[in-house]
Amino acid sequence: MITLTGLTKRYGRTLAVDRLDLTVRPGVVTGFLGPNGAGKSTTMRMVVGLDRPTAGSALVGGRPYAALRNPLREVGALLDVAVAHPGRTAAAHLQAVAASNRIPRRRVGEVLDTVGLTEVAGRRTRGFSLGMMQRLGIAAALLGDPPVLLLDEPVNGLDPDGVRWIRTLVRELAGEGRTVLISSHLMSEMQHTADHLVLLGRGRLVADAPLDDVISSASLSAVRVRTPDRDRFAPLLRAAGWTVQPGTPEEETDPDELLVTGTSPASIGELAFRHDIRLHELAHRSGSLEEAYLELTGAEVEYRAASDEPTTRRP
Ligand SMILES: Nc1ncnc2c1ncn2[C@@H]1O[C@H](COP(=O)(O)OP(=O)(O)OP(=O)(O)O)[C@@H](O)[C@H]1O
Repeated sequence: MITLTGLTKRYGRTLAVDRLDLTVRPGVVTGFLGPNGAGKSTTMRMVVGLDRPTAGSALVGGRPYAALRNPLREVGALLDVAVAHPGRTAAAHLQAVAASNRIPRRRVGEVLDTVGLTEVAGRRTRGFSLGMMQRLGIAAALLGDPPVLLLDEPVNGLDPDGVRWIRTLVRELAGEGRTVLISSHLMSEMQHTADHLVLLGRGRLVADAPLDDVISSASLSAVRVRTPDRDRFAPLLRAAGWTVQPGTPEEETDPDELLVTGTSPASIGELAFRHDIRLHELAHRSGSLEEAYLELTGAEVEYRAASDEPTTRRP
């Protein structure tokens, strides 16, 4: 369990994390989402003692990181990919981490196996791909068999197989009763991975709820309409008091498509019938996590763009 109470981090004039109250529970995968610069990495770094809170506290299993006797056995973290010395082999890197944390050597073989790196254990990490480095980082996080895991953007740069692998792994780890906090920008991926979501915006908590609740709480459902009479139909739909948009981004190429919110397929069908509009498709479309996320954090993203603050951070 991770418990954050009034957790705050200020870097000069930037309030990176703003009075965060949060409990991350065991047995479920908690997705940690938020726009660039929302404060996800800073929060994770404070949990593992890499950053000191300006105010408030971050506890792992009820204690601050600095008070943990065997930190790696209490919490494992993947925060930075390139931590292994390029001249060391994967096995040597893990052996060094194990030795300095009084973790038995046999764990090295076990975690290499878990992350699928056994065959390349004797290779220097210099030649490792990003995906292999991610796996090695996760192996290091798992070395102490910790009940709490923090993974910052673990699917970054991974191919679809790697993404699927991470998804399966974190679900297994949570299934074993561990606390798993995983940050990502890939909403669609989180929709398949997380049970619970924590959304941050400008360092503040925007949502802390089960995945299904987050999706259904935002007013997302829409009706997809395909009609060759789009230009005639769109004003009629608007005149009826409904919101009309072009199709969803991936479908924008379809010039016949409209997305209508605030009504039902039946009402749209009736309206079309009354005005001699030809319909080629009329379908209810439930919301996605991506849309819920944008709706909940939209204001935060717009604020950043309007204020022209840099959205990049330390290298
Ligand atoms: N070491 C630092 N010094 C100064 N400012 C920092 C530092 N680390 C983070 N920040 C700032 O704190 C804010 C939160 O950054 P953080 O990296 O925690 O966000 P994030 O949600 O992890 O973003 P991303 O998704 O881009 O990784 C940003 O405004 C960032 O510029």
